[in-house]
Amino acid sequence: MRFYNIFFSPTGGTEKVADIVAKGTKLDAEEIDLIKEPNKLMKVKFEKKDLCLVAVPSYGGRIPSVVTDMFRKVKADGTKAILVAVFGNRMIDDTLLELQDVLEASGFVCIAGMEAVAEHSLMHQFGTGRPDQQDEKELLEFAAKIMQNSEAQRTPAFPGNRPYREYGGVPLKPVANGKCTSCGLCAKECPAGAIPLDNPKMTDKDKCISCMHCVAVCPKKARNYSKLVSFIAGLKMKKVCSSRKENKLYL
Ligand SMILES: Cc1cc2nc3c(=O)[nH]c(=O)nc-3n(C[C@H](O)[C@H](O)[C@H](O)COP(=O)(O)O)c2cc1C
Repeated sequence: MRFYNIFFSPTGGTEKVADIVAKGTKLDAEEIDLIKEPNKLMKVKFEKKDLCLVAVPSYGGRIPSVVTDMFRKVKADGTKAILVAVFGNRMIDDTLLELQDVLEASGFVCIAGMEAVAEHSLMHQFGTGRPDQQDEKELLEFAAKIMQNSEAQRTPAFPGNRPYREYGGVPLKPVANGKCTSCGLCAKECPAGAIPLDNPKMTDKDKCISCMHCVAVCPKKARNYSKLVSFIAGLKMKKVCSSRKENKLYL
């Protein structure tokens, strides 16, 4: 039996949550980082006896579109999956339900899921510093409970609605500033292919999913987005995002 920790984590919050949950299973995990090694997922032969942790951030209450595209190319054989939707202290809306649908279409059986808070990757004033110690304790407990129940084949009722919430993206698209040396790291790692390798100073705003991976990886801090737009969006969201949201387990 193999255990895979599969995560899509442009700015590191989802990876932090996935690592805690993986630790809580007490299994040896093989990591599949969907950004650093986008082709690894397709090369793995997922077998019935295997277990996968699949962790994604919630974007507008949905899963990032590029994750759907990646799983479309996967063929699992009744492989069990634990679903993790990570969110920036607003809410996950249909994220878990959509992830369930995408994984089932690829042959996985979803045996458990959770929603977990991490710092908001666009508006860092929300969910600041999370997952924190309290989150870690809860997530480890969630993982232990899932493992006690890991022989189950039943899919829990995840929150959300079909058709899913409409998501048209956000108007925050990072661009290069004068410090850009065209090293090309952002272009190489952009999960949406929105930065041309031969001209990393450009951003294709139609392709960009605002994941902020380019901002996070740039060694020169040469990519940023409009702080004014972010500030205004933050004011609008303050009411719904300020109080501490809980992590939740679905078994
Ligand atoms: C484009 C975009 C849309 C987002 N939409 C939501 C949302 O609807 N609800 C929410 O609570 N957080 C939302 N967030 C915050 C992320 O879900 C959260 O910060 C997550 O931890 C980011 O994962 P990462 O650190 O692995 O990149 C959004 C973030 C981005 C970049």
